Amino acid sequence: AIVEPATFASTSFDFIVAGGGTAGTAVAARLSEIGNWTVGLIEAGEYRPDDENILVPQGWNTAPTWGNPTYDWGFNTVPQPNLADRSINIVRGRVLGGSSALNLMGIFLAGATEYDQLEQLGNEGWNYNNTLKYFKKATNMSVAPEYLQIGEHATFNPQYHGNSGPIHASFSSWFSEAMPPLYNAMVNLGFTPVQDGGDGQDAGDVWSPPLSINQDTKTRSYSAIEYYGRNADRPNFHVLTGAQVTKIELSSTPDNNGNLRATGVTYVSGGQTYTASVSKDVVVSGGSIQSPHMLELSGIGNKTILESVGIESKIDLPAVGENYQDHLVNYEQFIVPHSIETWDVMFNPGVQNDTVWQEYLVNKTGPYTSSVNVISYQTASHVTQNDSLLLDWLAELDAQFNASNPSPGRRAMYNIERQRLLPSSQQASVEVYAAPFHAYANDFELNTSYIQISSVPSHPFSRGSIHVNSSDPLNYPRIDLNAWAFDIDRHMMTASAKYCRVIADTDPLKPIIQEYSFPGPNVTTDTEWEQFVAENVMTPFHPCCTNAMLPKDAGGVVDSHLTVYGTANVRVVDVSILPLQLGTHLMGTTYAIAEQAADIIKADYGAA
Ligand SMILES: Cc1cc2nc3c(=O)[nH]c(=O)nc-3n(C[C@H](O)[C@H](O)[C@H](O)COP(=O)(O)OP(=O)(O)OC[C@H]3O[C@@H](n4cnc5c(N)ncnc54)[C@H](O)[C@@H]3O)c2cc1C
Repeated sequence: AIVEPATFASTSFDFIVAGGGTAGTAVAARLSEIGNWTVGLIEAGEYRPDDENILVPQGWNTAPTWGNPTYDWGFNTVPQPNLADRSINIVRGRVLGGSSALNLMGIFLAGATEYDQLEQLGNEGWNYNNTLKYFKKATNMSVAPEYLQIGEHATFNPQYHGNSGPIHASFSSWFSEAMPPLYNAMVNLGFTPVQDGGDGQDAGDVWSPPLSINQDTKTRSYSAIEYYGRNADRPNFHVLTGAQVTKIELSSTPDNNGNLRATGVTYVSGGQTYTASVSKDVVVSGGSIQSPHMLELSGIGNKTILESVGIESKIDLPAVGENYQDHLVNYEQFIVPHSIETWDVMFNPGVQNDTVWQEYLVNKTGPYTSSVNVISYQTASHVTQNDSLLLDWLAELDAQFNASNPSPGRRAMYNIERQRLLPSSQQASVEVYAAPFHAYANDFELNTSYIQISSVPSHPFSRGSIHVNSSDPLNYPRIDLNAWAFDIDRHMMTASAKYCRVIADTDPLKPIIQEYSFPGPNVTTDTEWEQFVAENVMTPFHPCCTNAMLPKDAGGVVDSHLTVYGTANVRVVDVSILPLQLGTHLMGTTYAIAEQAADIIKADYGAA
């Protein structure tokens, strides 16, 4: 049940999970399956199970939640010199359920090799077979109505999806007529339409992805309602909302193994500070921005950085908050004939929006049931169409990388990422996805239909950092993406941006493109494209890797049981534990991590 802050503080917990997001709510719910374990979950935001702004898929008409402090932390990076000095906005869920409450709902895994590479980096048990097993445990995939299953649209192979997990998955119940021409243009460019893009294959396919949507209600299925809501009556599962964790309390002396023990968690609620005690583990699940921040506020991190802001260092672990990676996405916007209905109707106030909203309320059909429609992955060689240029870029990359004096751990990750770029590689280096609506609010005109084609270089080489900015725990950390520190990331972005224009110029899409809206037709040369991407790329909100799971001497923060080095019982469970960015959207993997973590913890305490 949801409890008051003082009641929570007076409870003796076996486990406290700090951060009730996508992973945190899931792992807490699984731990509470053990009836004699008392489990506490602390979330800064509120529980909003009936909130339409969260529940209604509504394309990407995400304005009600994004940028709204009721739902979104609203982080920004420090100005990025290579991105025209812009601060890049980072949307992050601040409600029970975290980012799963306001994301775009695509739910799938990356190619199988990406998960096997986690194991190759020294993380026993973290491979594709287990990730697929736990993804299936988390999900419950249902068949789309037959009228939606046109060709490979809205089809799947049950082998790769769960059928009884808590998170419902299915498909958009509405496709814009603008999407099939786009899909078929990509097929004409050499993409293979596949029954199920989540089949573990890597590059070369195009498909309509599953969404975390409940096909019966046409509403969002997400961590809070499925993992907490359904289990709210468990007497041993205590949830505190509206409370921000400010510190993990650590023993002052090490145990026999030289590790410090977490004894409790301090949090602030309603301006008051409380501490709750824990006998087994503290599980940190604040997401990739705030999990390293919580560790640093507790004295776990780079001693020099902590002391520079007046935080007492307890465990000198310089890898905390390093290795920060995120995708960058380039959006291109095109005008199509207004006779084609697109999500833009939802942005037209008055009759058009009222009509489609009524359609949703009464029939549960139309654009309000919809989210991302077309996703595809391609090799670097396909997107650049120029292998000798690719080899030049690789030579430049090697020189820059070697000059950066990399550690052996960093080099091991580099070698994995580098081989994806080779002309002979069959692995994905670029994602292209598309949606039927405008991409740039400033350029949007009423009563106009748009499509956007977006590209994402899937494995950035640059590494940023997220560190504590002050000893005040309520201050936001300093977030530096360090975008395009390696030129290859700029090259790949520019090449993939140019490739989106190639798609727009290919039949059968070409005849319905009425205008290159943004960028306009004046952007054609490499220099113009470089300037366009520097001035316009954003992130699709996939921050990761800031508490990497790796051997300690390879730059790890947690071991393969997700225990923070130097502690006996502090674990991290969220996407910050990935060492390498994945070529996918991260929600499916996040649920798999939470499910796998719960089984690891249960086994470690003999409760499996
Ligand atoms: C706008 C958006 C769109 C996206 N679209 C997709 C998509 O379509 N498909 C996909 O696969 N992925 C998508 N993603 C990515 C995916 O949602 C995230 O990678 C994933 O949900 C991250 O889960 P997490 O558990 O690591 O963090 P989160 O879900 O962000 O959870 C962290 C939680 O911790 C809480 N918290 C943090 N600090 C504290 C503290 N000190 N005290 C108490 N609570 C705290 C936060 O409020 C939050 O609830 C999107 C993300 C965003 C933001």
